[in-house]
Order: sequence, then structure tokens, then C-alpha cells
Amino acid sequence: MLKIPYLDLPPLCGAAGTVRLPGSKSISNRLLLLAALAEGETRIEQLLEADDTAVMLDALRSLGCAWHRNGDGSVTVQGLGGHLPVSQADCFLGNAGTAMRPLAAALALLSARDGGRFFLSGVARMHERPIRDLVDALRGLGCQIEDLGQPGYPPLALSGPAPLALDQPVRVRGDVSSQFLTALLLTLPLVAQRAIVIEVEGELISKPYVEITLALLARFNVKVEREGWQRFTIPAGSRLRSPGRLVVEGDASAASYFIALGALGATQAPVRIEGIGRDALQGDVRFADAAAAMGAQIEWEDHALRVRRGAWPLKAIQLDCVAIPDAAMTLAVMALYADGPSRLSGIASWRVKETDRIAAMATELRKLGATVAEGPDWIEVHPLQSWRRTAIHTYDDHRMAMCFSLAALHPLTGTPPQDLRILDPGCVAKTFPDYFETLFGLVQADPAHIPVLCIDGPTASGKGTLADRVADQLGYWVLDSGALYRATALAARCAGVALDDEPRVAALAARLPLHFEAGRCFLDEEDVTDALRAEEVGLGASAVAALPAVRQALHQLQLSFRRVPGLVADGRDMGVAIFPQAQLKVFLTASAAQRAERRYKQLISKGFSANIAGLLQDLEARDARDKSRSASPLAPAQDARLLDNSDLSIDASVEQVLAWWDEKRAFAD
Ligand SMILES: O=C(O)C1=C[C@@H](OP(=O)(O)O)[C@@H](O)[C@H](O)C1
Ligand SMILES: C=C(OP(=O)(O)O)C(=O)O
Repeated sequence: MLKIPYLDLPPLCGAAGTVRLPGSKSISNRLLLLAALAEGETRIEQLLEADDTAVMLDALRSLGCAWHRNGDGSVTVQGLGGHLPVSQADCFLGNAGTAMRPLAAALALLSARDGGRFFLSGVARMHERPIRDLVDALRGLGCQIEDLGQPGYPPLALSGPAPLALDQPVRVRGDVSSQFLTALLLTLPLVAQRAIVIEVEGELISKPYVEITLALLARFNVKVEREGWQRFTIPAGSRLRSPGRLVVEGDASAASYFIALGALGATQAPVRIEGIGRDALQGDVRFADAAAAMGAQIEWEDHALRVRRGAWPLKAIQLDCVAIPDAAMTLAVMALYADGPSRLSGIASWRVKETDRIAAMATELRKLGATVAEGPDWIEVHPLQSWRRTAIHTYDDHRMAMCFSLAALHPLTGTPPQDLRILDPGCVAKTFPDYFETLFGLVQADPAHIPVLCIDGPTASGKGTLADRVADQLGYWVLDSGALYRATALAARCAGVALDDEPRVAALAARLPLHFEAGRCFLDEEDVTDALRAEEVGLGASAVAALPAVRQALHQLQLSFRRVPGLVADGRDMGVAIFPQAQLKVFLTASAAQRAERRYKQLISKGFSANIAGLLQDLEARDARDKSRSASPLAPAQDARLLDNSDLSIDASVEQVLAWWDEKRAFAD
């Protein structure tokens, strides 16, 4: 997960590969609540792991519901059988509408029936998202609900006991959010000694989400009767009973980004999306039809789909999106690549979601250079003629971040490909914490467009730490090129090859079975991270690095680390020999005495024995060898910035390098 201030995406030229979707947010949070309220134990598989489900799980725990995560990631929930063991709780629900609305209804009804006092709050934006229609409906039943902030918005206090009047139909408005009706449907079975009728006022929006609610209630033994979208009856004596085990479908709204990616960039192999089928419960699966109408080629499998680019440019679309409010945002970005203006209507609800999405979408699309018109419940997006290099604000809205990442695909027009900056990319954590990492696994870019930042310098200058920290801040990959030489030396030693046997060492280097995983380094299956740090391996690395044939053999391997979104390359000749076109080259130095002391501390902390005078001697000898070798001697690139960190903290060094990086990469705001 990227928790960084911004992420720069290079211009992308294609996409292919397979993605496994995270679990559906809407299904996950409904199942968690139903499982908690029901009788019996429920095992939920492929539950979404993200902020929205985390706040629901935390809330359930504070309400006295026991749950645990199993080894395979599934969650087992012990149902409370409709009775809370606590009479007080304070639940923070972040910005999860699927937690706030249903929990407000559950706690209003349970505190009215059994007594108690409960508080629900969220992030600042949650306190601007309306809940009045639900509160009015619940108050109509006799529930005691206090607005603790602005009337009609969270935070709320729910308390009781209070008599419930369930003999009259419960009336709820359906034209601001369908989640109000969903909240009542999910929770009224708790008090359904007699049949309870719900009547919807106003035209219900987002209907497919109510279908999800009804389908999942049926799995929990409650069969709601309905007359169209106006009247719903919860039969007398309904009781929530666990079906035992449930599997969450992949998130169909999240699928929209990859369907769009296929439509925009899959010119050769398809983008294959696993986790949903055509008959998915979620209405957003119909986004695929909208994408097909714009030209995407879609082939369905049982639980997956394959998407390729079809029409190009895409075909403009005019669509009422009232049934697919979340996935519709993706269409607005696809519209940049269409053959004419596209108009999305029926999206009034965008204004009261994670941000005012109509305003946010229009503002950011215009910053890219697009002509956009907007109304109270529609947006019209014209194809983009001339792309501007810009920083996209994401308004703490996961969908803004995910949608706009698609705008990094090459434009249609002749304008030169542009980088794109996504501010606060970590906001995707609401529903898809690994969105960007997943995206990086699918997209292609011309290597020449992928930014590289080189940090070269002598041994023990702190390059590795600096490179890791800078890469973390930028969301980039790291190439620890020294590890490749150390691994070559280690592999040679294990194979009994003399370090000065140039052809054989080079042959080993060319087939080095090296890979990096979660900060660890593996030779074949063996984790050699610590072994590579041993002093004699370091000396061996210096010896093999002096062999031109070995450097040649490792050259290609090093280039292959240049991947989207960018690379921080740490070594001795990164800026001079491997990435001479790098956007920024830093040559890091520190006095020999300082470096010897750092290396000493590093070795001691890892449990190796060390002698500081000996280290200093080795280090000076190694410097001399590195500087005087004929193949790529250690020297700053001509255009390198020199950074002597003898007296600088690591934080100060990171700050300096990032400041230089920013200087090179100005984005319009
Ligand atoms: O019930 C649900 O799971 C949801 C309903 C929709 O909200 P509205 O009914 O407010 O449009 C949707 O936008 C939201 O992401 C999830
Ligand atoms: C509107 C959304 O979320 P919520 O469930 O918080 O309403 C969304 O995910 O796009």
C-alpha cells in the first residue's frame, strides 16, 4: 500500500495480464453485519480487507461481537442472535457509508428495544454525508436519535429504551441514497415479530444495491416480499440465521478500472480480470456493457472476463448511470479517449459521496485540458485534444485516484506523452489498498519514459538506506545493484568457481537465479539477504565487479529493473554506465572514517564480529580498487549532484534528494 504524498505515473503505452479482484465492499460489509446480528457462526471467505471493512470489523468488536481471522484470510463471525452484550459503544466508521447507514439503523432499533446508548461518528466528510432520510424513518418508528453535529448528518447518538411503533408502514426516501432503504431492510428483521412494511418515497436510486441486500438477506433466511421498488414487506417472524459459509464476489466497481485499462491499452494480449462473472450479484458488473458500448472487446468466462481494445478511438456514450453510480466515474475518464462528447446522467448522488464527485471530476478533467460541462445530475466530457502535465487532486476519494490513474495512458493526439501526478494515492485504501501495485503489474511503458533516480557512491556511504527511503517516498522500485555483484560472488563461491576466473564467473552472472521479494533477496529458493551482507562477500563483490565480462553480463539484468512507475538505482556506476539518461544522479560520499564507523555499527547490529581499524583499511583499499578499475571506475557522472552526508542525518539526506527530484519534475497544480 502506498502511503505517500504523491505518485508520478509515466506515460503508459499498453496493458496486459491478469488481475484478481479484491472482495466486494458492498457484499463484505453487508455480510459482516448480517453475520454479527444473526444466530450462528458465519465463515466469510474472500472478505475485502480495506479501510471500509476494517471500520465495520472494529465496530462489531466494540459492540461485543466476537470474530477472528483464519489462516486463509477468511473471517469467522460469532453471531449475536440479535442481542448486543453491551449497552454502550462508541464506533468510528471512517468514511464507510456501508457501515454508517446500516449500523445507525441497527443500533437505533436495538437500543429502542433493549436500552443502551451508542455513538456513531466518522471522518469530517462523513459528517457532511446526509443521513436525514434514514434518521427520519427511524424516528417515525419511535427510535431516539440525536444529531450531535449538524442536523441530518453524523455524528449520531442512538439511545433507548423507547417503544417502537411497527404497525404502520415505515416510510423512507430513496432518491438521495439507496443505503437508507438497505439499512432498514438489513435490520428490521431484528424486530419483526409482526410483518413490517417499508414504503419508498421518491424514485429509488442505485437499485442494484438493494438487489444485493435482498439476495444476501435471503441467504440469512429472510425472504423479503416486494412490490416493484415501492413497497417491501419483511414477513412476520423473520429471523436472521447464518447459512454457515459464504464467499464474497470480487468487487465489480473495482473491476471497472481494469476493464477500462483493457479497453484503452490491451492491444495485444487481453487484461484478464478474475473474481466476477456475468451473473454477479453486483449491479456494477453492467459497467462491462457500457465499456463494450464504447468499443471494448469483452469475453466472459465463468468467474472472469477478458478485455481488449476494440474501437479506437473509443465511441462516445450517452448513458443514464443511476444504476451504476460508482463505476460510472470510470466512464468519465474513458470519455477523454472517445470520438466525441460523452454525457453521463442520473448521477446526482455523486454530489454526496466521498466528495462532490461531479465537481471534483469536472475540475480535474479540466486541469488535464478537457472541456467539461456539468449540471446538478450530469456531466459531459469532451475528448482531450492537448494533454497537460498536471497534478490530480483526489479529495480523499479512492475512486478519483483509481479513475485518474487511467489518464496516464498515452493520449490519442500528437501531443508528446505526459507524466501524471496523483496526489494522496493512499486514499485508495478505502476499498483497494493495493490498487496501484496491481496496476503496475499490468501496464507497460516505453523504458525511456520511466523515471530513474541514481544514487552512486563508495562503499558504506549509506546509499542503500537512502535509496530505500527515497524509493518509499516516491513509490518506486529499488535496484540494489551491489546485491547483484554480491550475489554473483556468493554464487561463485558456492559453485567453487575462482573469483578471478572471468569467463566462468560471467557465465554464472548471466544466469543468476536472483529475485527480490518484500525487501528480501533470494538465490533460487534460498533467502540470501543476510549472507550477502557478510564482509567477505562484499570483498568478493568488489573483485568480480572489476571483471568487464561480469559487468557486461549484469548490464541487461539491471536495465530490467526499470519498471513502472519508476526506479531508484543504487550502486557505483548507475548514473555513468547503466542509466546515463537518468533524470537525477546523486553521488553520495562521506569521509572514510565515517563510513568505517557506519559499517562497523551495521555489522555489530547484525551479530557479525568487526574491527573498526581493519574495516577502515579494507574500505580504503576497496575505494582505491573501485576508482582505479578499468571497467566503470567509481566516479561521479558529469551531471551528478554531489551529496556529502558525513554530517547529515538520513532524514536530511532524503529531504535533499527529494528536493532535487522535485526541482526536475514540476507539475501544474
Ligand atoms: O449499498 C451499497 O453498498 C452502496 C450503494 C451506493 O450508494 P447510494 O445508494 O448512496 O448511491 C454506492 O454508491 C455505494 O458505494 C455502495
Ligand atoms: C460511495 C461509495 O462509498 P460508500 O459505501 O461510503 O457510500 C463508493 O465506494 O464509491
